[in-house]
Amino acid sequence: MPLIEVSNLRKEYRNHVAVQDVSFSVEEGEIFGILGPNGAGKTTAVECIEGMRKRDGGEISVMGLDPLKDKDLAELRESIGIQLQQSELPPKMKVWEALELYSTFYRDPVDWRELIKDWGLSGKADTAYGSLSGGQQQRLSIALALVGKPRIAVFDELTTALDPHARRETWKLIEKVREQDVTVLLVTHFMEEAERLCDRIAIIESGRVVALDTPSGLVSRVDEQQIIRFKPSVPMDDELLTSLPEVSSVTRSKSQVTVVGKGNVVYAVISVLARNQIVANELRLEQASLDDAFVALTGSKPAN
Ligand SMILES: Nc1ncnc2c1ncn2[C@@H]1O[C@H](COP(=O)(O)OP(=O)(O)OP(=O)(O)O)[C@@H](O)[C@H]1O
Repeated sequence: MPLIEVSNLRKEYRNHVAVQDVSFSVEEGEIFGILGPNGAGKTTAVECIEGMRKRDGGEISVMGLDPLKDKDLAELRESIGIQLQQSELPPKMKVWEALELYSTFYRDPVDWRELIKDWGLSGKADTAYGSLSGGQQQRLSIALALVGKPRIAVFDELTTALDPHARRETWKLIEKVREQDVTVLLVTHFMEEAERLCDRIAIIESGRVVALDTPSGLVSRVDEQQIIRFKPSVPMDDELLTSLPEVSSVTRSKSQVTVVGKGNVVYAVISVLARNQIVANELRLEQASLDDAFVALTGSKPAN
């Protein structure tokens, strides 16, 4: 039986529908990703699952509990570890004080001294939250989410504010959370993060699930597409390429042209360039990636 089951979830704010119709299930032990453009309804959906917001329609079951029922919600709060949002802690609060405070929220908390060791904060117990680096704050945030020995951890944009190095370090920590038999629900903007960490991903757009699959399953939906990148030796009119039936899109970034197409698109593009005496410098052919799947499925550009 799935650990989390969401069917036809709907949530409105005043007269704005944030989540139209979202359904997915999460199996025990998975890292399940929720990916989507800004404002797609990702945070609203997970907040309904956590019981932080009341849904307006559909069904949610988390370990058989319904977050709309007060009695179930109390039990649910013991079993879900929620990462703290940035600036939720007073900047002067020390690391050990935060962990001790969080321990009081749970019936059977883990010994926070262990968490300090496990999450590489041993030398920082007496340091104020506001004096920690971004990466250390994230480690504390994960440690706090684990104080109550949860079966499920929810991380919402955990790495958004981090530089690429700290982001990669945090990925290792998320994998370590899963190794401790905690099921992870991960909301992210980052393709690379989703591809690297998630067993399955739901792509949400405008409050609906537009695709749900493994990362490679999502890529395979678009991999009949071919991507050609090059720098034309002389100024070139895009119309030359967009008029080809094999070409589905032509985009530019500085001097580089990116052509996406199907079938014999490589031959068609090279032939038309040759006929017009244009040399394709720095020519590269690429396989479709999760980024391409995201663009094809949502029509939006992913975050970098
Ligand atoms: N408390 C609120 N009151 C009114 N509208 C809200 C509220 N919270 C979110 N919204 C709106 O609901 C929609 C979905 O927001 P949500 O934060 O769930 O999206 P998201 O996919 O998590 O976005 P992001 O990636 O930017 O965090 C957005 O249009 C947002 O402006």
